[in-house]
Amino acid sequence: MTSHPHEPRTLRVALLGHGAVGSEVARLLTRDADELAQRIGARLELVGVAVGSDRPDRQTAFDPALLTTDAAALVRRGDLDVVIELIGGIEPARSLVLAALEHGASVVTGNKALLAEDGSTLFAAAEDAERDLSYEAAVAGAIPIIRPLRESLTGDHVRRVLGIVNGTTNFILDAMTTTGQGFDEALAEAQRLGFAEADPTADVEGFDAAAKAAILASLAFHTRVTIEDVHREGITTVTADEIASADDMGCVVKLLAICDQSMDGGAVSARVHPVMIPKDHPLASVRGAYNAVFVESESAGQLMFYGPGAGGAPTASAVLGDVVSVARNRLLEVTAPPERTHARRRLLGIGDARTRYHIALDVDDKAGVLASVALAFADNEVSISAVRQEGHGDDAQLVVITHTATDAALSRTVQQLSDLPMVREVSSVMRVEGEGL
Ligand SMILES: NC(=O)C1=CN([C@@H]2O[C@H](COP(=O)(O)OP(=O)(O)OC[C@H]3O[C@@H](n4cnc5c(N)ncnc54)[C@H](OP(=O)(O)O)[C@@H]3O)[C@@H](O)[C@H]2O)C=CC1
Ligand SMILES: N[C@@H](CC=O)C(=O)O
Repeated sequence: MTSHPHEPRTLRVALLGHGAVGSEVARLLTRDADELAQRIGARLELVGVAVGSDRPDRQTAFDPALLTTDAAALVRRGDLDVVIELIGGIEPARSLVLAALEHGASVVTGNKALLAEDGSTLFAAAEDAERDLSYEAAVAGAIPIIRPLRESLTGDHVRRVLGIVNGTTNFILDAMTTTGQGFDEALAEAQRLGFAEADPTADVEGFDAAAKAAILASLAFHTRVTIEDVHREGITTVTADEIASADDMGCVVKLLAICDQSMDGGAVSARVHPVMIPKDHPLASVRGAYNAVFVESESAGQLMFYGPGAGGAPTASAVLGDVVSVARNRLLEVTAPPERTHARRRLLGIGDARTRYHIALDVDDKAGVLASVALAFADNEVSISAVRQEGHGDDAQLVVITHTATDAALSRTVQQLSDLPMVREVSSVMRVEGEGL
């Protein structure tokens, strides 16, 4: 810490990354310097901003002399109080965060990919260094969801966390549904608006949502879930025809993250894949790059968190909230309670253990299948990704794609479907191999 008894206190801040989020954080740190100083009780002095490339046309809200392409040297200065990591990805972000902690700074990051891959190492390093590592921006942009799970609900028993946690894919699916825009065009727009990751494959193939699911499941169930533990499918296989067919059946397609724990508090499951949702379900009305997360816990019951899930300004709000909080802790010379690696719980229905099934039905009326969609959606162990028609005329069949981790859940779904009055017969149940719907 850099303060002296008779001088106004100053905390030194370094920013790593000046992209969609970093540039907005820098702008707000500069514009709101006086107000932030009042709220914190110390001024935040931006002492360096690391970027990947020298760009002569870069617009900055601060003295451009603060720019550097040597992030490693910046985090090793030894006099930093707070480092804000907004580069993204695994390396060099991981080495920079570890070096910042080792050299005495608290860290604020929005890097879900890194936390979901190697959170244990980072949290252990923060605990060893007696510094904060805060990451509200890592899940669902502006929505406060990390702190509620980490603090407010920590005395309760969370059973399920479920929702839309990727703004880019929600933006794309929404545009394809409501305006008939093509996938590529909608993705380009999401990139232009600063929603997408540097490599948008992370968004559209579900890696970003899977990283967020791993973080949410770790916090909700007091265990350590990594991205490898999360069953993942993206939206690249969702076709315009499937969206139209979902629409015909009164549904929309959403990419959901679903994390749950068995009733005995043992097994944990986390998965990300497209799900058909009836239009009257609250998640169906989450539009554009908005996110929504439902939390179900034993005593609190159902909670819903909703708001902008991506973009420079909304994410900067979450980052600055963390900056104020860790800065206050620096002044008090305390840290938030450490996030230790908890005992690993049994993980259920993860990775290859969660399987997709293709259930073909001979039906009299497509609408009857809607009931099963609603039923399956309410079931903790099964969800329906798509219902589509295959074949034409007398040969036409309805095909339901479900995801399930257990044979019992699959049998239950098949039974539910065959019990529907409009279903003449369940003609086949096949396991689906490989990626895609
Ligand atoms: N965008 C969003 O809506 C959200 C993003 N996040 C997370 O926030 C983080 C930042 O995202 P975003 O701002 O969108 O990313 P961008 O790709 O827009 O910005 C990344 C920044 O990092 C800089 N950078 C790249 N490599 C290095 C390096 N080796 N050393 C120093 N700087 C480097 C880039 O430099 P240069 O400018 O030279 O290219 C750029 O300024 C990511 O972890 C992301 O997942 C979290 C929530 C929402
Ligand atoms: N690319 C991410 C950004 C926020 O986390 C998204 O689209 O949600």
